[in-house]
Amino acid sequence: MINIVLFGKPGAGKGTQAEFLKGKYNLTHLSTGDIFRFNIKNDTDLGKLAKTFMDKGDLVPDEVTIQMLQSEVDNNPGSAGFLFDGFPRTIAQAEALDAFLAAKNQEITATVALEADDEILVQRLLKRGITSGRADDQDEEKIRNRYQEYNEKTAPLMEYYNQQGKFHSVDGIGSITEVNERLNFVFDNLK
Ligand SMILES: Nc1ncnc2c1ncn2[C@@H]1O[C@H](COP(=O)(O)OP(=O)(O)O)[C@@H](O)[C@H]1O
Repeated sequence: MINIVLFGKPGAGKGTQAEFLKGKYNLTHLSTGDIFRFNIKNDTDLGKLAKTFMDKGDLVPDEVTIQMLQSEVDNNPGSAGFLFDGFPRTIAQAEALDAFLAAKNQEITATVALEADDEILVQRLLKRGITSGRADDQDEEKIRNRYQEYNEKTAPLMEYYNQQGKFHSVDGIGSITEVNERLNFVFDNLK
């Protein structure tokens, strides 16, 4: 069983690459952003709460996010492994995930980051905003706030996983196929 954290800044291409990786490596793809958006669409209590944070480009509070993620994992008992996309995004989330997996005699196998420059990504997100309908992709100020959240709260996770000897990164700039080949290479060489 392998459990992978797909890591990267907003717009780095995690969702796009996850679509290829989940099939090739038989992983259950859990995207916290997608799960929140599903809840918003269905107007659930969780969706209403998450929306107040997401619309501003702020992170949803840890307590809410961790609980949601854990129930998604529990809802997939037959899974051959998970591909976590957009989670963890804080040290508290990473610690909760490690503890939660350890209680199931499992662990994170590796964290794989898609690297790209902020300026390229901001432009990508603004372009995505034209077609995606995502409120958080349409306003440059909200986008910049997401990068600030990333730099303050999420970037320290690189060191967290590095200390565990689990951090890998690939260049996220290039065609979808090129980036996919780089990721496959890392996945194929995991012990
Ligand atoms: N692990 C998380 N912790 C807190 N908030 C989250 C988490 N995952 C997603 N969110 C919320 O959902 C928003 C969209 O996330 P996501 O779909 O991963 O898009 P992106 O990577 O482009 O920002 C985030 O800006 C945040 O508000």
